[in-house]
Amino acid sequence: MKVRLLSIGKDRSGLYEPAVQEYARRLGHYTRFELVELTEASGKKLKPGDAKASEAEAILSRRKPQDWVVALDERGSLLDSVELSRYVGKAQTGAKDLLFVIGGDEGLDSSVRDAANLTLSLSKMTLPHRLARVVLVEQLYRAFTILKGEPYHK
Ligand SMILES: C[S@@+](CC[C@H](N)C(=O)[O-])C[C@H]1O[C@@H](n2cnc3c(N)ncnc32)[C@H](O)[C@@H]1O
Repeated sequence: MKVRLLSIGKDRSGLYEPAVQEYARRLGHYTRFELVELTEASGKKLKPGDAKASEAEAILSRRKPQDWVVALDERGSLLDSVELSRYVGKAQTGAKDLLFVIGGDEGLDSSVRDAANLTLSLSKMTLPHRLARVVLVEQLYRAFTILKGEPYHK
């Protein structure tokens, strides 16, 4: 099974990236995990709607037939950690790959949400997308430890 995290924009802050890299390293013990950063179209002087549409095109072109697409959005479904681990486990037993998608400053285009198998909220609050990456990779790491019955999740 492969898990990919596709996100819009690079993290040059130095604040969140070390944590993302640490959880990515830990996730590597359980699954093939890949982080993919796509260039923000909003930096290309497009109108917000056009930028989101252009980002959506880049995102959806990366989708593979065996992927379950999970769009991260504050308006999505709220799962607890055990529920997320069950979703990951279902993908694993169904020989599916998981493609998680985090939007940029303007959020995700509705076409990405429409194409998603699941729209997942990490909270009802709006998070900076770089912080959303950290929360998601930690929860994915937690999900795999739950599936393995390891003591990390309490
Ligand atoms: C700064 S937010 C964009 C907010 C934008 N106003 C919107 O309506 O989506 C950037 C990205 O971070 C992710 N994100 C932020 N808060 C989130 C949350 N509470 N749950 C899930 N994803 C979130 C989403 O993928 C979002 O597209």
